[in-house]
Amino acid sequence: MSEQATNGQTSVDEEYEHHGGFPKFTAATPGPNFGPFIEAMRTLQDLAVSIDAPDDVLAEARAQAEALAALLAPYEAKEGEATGGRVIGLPGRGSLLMLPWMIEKFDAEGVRSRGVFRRYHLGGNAAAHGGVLPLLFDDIFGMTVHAAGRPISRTAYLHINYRKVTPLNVPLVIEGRVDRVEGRKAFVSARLTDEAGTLLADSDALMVQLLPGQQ
Ligand SMILES: CCCCCCCC/C=C\CCCCCCCC(=O)SCCNC(=O)CCNC(=O)[C@H](O)C(C)(C)COP(=O)(O)OP(=O)(O)OC[C@H]1O[C@@H](n2cnc3c(N)ncnc32)[C@H](O)[C@@H]1OP(=O)(O)O
Repeated sequence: MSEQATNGQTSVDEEYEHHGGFPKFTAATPGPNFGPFIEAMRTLQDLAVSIDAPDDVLAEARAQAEALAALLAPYEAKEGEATGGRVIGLPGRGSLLMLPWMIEKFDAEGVRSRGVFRRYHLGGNAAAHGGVLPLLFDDIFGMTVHAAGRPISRTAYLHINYRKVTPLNVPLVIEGRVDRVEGRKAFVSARLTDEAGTLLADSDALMVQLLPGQQ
């Protein structure tokens, strides 16, 4: 986290400490099995939404899933301490909730990320579910204000234009930036394109810096 002063009085670290108990996020460096474990979990998610399996296979899958949950349950950690979401070098920063995309650029000028929507993200007729795109945009906006050195902010609104059907399993690119700042308000925008530059969706959002005590 940057120590850079944001308004001449308060550092970003101080903002984190005083705003609603947000944990201070630092990068995690898990062992070599964490990335492959998350990828295996993503494959399971793809299969869980796409299989048509007989019940005896489901009984075995259920037993194995319950055994896996029992293995992992003792290691549950609180927000800011769990590994997922804090591994910059992994798709989706190692969080299963996030799209499995890789950050390519992360600075005050903006954030760029690249990846695919998978079977798990299917909406209808081979296209990504319309509800998954706001997750991608909201995450890029969170990273964009973070990379711009802004204090912890929350999304006040997020507007999306769905310009073209977003395909599964095709490499796509999203780029976000801060357009302008008015006090606590950062107006941000982002574009989702394919690798040829065809616009699939664009979004603009308002990220409001939290006041002391706000959650
Ligand atoms: C080193 C490795 C570590 C790895 C990590 C690296 C990357 C880290 C990345 C990320 C870090 C995590 C960051 C998380 C971020 C996630 C973002 C989200 O998804 S947040 C969840 C969804 N959003 C909510 O739940 C908000 C719910 N709403 C609220 O809490 C409030 O409404 C809030 C705070 C947004 C504003 O409320 P008020 O009471 O503080 O302030 P008021 O006066 O209402 O608004 C302030 C200004 O904004 C305008 N405003 C507010 N809402 C507006 C709206 N919907 N439309 C237009 N203007 C609005 C108002 O008109 C006002 O403007 P005027 O100052 O008068 O000019």
